[in-house]
Amino acid sequence: MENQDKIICSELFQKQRKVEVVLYPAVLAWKEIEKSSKRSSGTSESEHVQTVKVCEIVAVHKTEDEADAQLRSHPKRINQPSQQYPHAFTVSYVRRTRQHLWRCADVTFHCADQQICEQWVQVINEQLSLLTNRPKNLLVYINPYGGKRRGERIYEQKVAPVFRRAGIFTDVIVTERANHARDHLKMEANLDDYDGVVCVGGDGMFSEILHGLVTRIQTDHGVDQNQPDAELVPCSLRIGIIPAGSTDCICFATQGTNDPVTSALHIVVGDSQPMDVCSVHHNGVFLKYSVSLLGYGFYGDVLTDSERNRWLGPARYDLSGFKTFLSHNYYGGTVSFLPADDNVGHPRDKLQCRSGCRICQHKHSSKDEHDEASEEKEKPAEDSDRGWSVIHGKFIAINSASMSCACPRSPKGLSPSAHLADGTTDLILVRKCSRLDFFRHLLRHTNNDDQFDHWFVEVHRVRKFRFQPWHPDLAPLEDASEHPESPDLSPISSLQETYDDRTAESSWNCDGEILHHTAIQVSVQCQLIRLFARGIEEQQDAEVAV
Ligand SMILES: CCCCCCCCCCCCC/C=C/[C@@H](O)[C@H](CO)NC(=O)CCCCCCCCCCCCCCC
Ligand SMILES: Nc1ncnc2c1ncn2[C@@H]1O[C@H](COP(=O)(O)OP(=O)(O)OP(=O)(O)O)[C@@H](O)[C@H]1O
Ligand SMILES: [Ca+2]
Repeated sequence: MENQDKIICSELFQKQRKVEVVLYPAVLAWKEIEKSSKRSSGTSESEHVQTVKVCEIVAVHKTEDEADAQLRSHPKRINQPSQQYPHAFTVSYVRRTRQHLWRCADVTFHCADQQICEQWVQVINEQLSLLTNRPKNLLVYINPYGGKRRGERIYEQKVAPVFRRAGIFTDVIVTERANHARDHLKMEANLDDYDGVVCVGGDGMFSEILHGLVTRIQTDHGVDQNQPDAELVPCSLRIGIIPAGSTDCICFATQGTNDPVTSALHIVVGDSQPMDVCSVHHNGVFLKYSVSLLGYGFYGDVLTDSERNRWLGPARYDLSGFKTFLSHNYYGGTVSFLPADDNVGHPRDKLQCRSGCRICQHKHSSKDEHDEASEEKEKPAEDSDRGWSVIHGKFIAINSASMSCACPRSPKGLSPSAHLADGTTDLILVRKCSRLDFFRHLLRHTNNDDQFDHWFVEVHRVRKFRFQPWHPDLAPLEDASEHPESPDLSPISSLQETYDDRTAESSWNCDGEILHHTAIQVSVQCQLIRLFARGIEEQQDAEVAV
């Protein structure tokens, strides 16, 4: 074994082939140097170098007694290379397969000398111990009733083995009721014992973890969540999501796939993805946090209806989506919003948020916002509305997407160019239109066409917004801002007969939960939390230059 300038190099055996294995400061590389007689092609060295970044090594361990075991089962194979090289170590590492899927792969190297074998294990472990962003202790919450009720099985069969291999200690809590995880985090859990919290479930379960953690941190720091302008304290613990729900849009939009093993590996390598959180208030009283969709009208009605059919599992959303589509309700109200600065782009600029996103890396200082907020308070009432835009109208849907909300139903999401951590949310207003038009709009969530390219849809990137449903007595008689040539091509007009658009109210779908108030104020808290994720990777970088 050579050890010059921290580069370690040995000739070892892998699958009966002689390989040169090199450990650079951040990369493990190996290449075949002599082909076995069966596969001889006349060359003495293969050019194919395999590489693994050290930060993507899950673990290394001595492969105990492998040679002894082989000897016992195949005594005649005594002359095979693995018998000549009886000591071995196995490196487990992240291998990218298709479509953002990660798998844990193993490579075993054999050698003649026990000391060399042990040295290899030691030096790789030394390099791994320098990776301080890796979690060692995790608190895991499993919702046994999320999605298709497979949470416990998914964790035991697919996730726990990866954590064990990486030497991560876990405390596992299988929830016994709704809000069990939230309340435990809020009041009981000793957060100092952990480097992160893992959520096994869907978006609703994630919402529990989010509320438990954020509320706990604010309480510990004496921050009053009821103050809409309070500067919230970011959470130092990262959250990992093992998808086991119905939509799992937070997992999909931050990893590009809903796969438990991929999630487990992002946790093991200690990824960190900051994320915006919207705080929702009603008349100065805190209601909820949201990280994905705040939807009034269509998505509020879909959720309300789907709650009655929970037993159907994930299919409940399709049934309720279909029913809500047929009802074709629209709702009057006033939306006011504070547009975002120009440096965060526009919802239609087609610049998608990807791993290492430049727009999200730009420091959107919460301090500036705070100072601005306190200045705002001192200004006269009419001045505090400066910069705000106001829109009155009848809407089929009002959606605020703080991230793309990509999910298997809509792989590009509700707002394909929304950013995970830019301090803004994309406010999508879908005005009253015909069923056929709304159908076209929905359909575009599933293909490459621009779902915002309709006369009845507008989209704004905003830092704050408010919604006020029309009070029956105060509702304007005509909606002046509506498109002048907007024929309602609705073929099912009888369904509308009992529907009074001047009194009707929908409800807000807040990350899959119903809000009990319709008049709300929403403010984006830039990068309030961090996930064990890295955003969607642009391309699969299988090979690393060394
Ligand atoms: C023609 C096909 C059009 C398909 C259009 C699909 C658009 C789907 C957009 C999905 C956006 C999900 C946003 C994520 C929200 C989560 O925080 C939340 C909690 O998990 N999930 C839902 O509220 C669950 C929301 C689930 C919504 C499902 C809506 C299904 C609509 C079906 C309309 C059928 C029309 C058929 C007409 C013949
Ligand atoms: N032990 C439990 N019993 C009943 N409900 C629970 C339990 N643990 C958690 N819950 C609640 O179950 C609800 C749904 O869970 P989850 O989000 O995991 O699945 P889902 O609704 O199928 O998926 P999605 O939110 O992705 O659509 C959550 O709101 C959560 O509060
Ligand atoms: Ca955002």
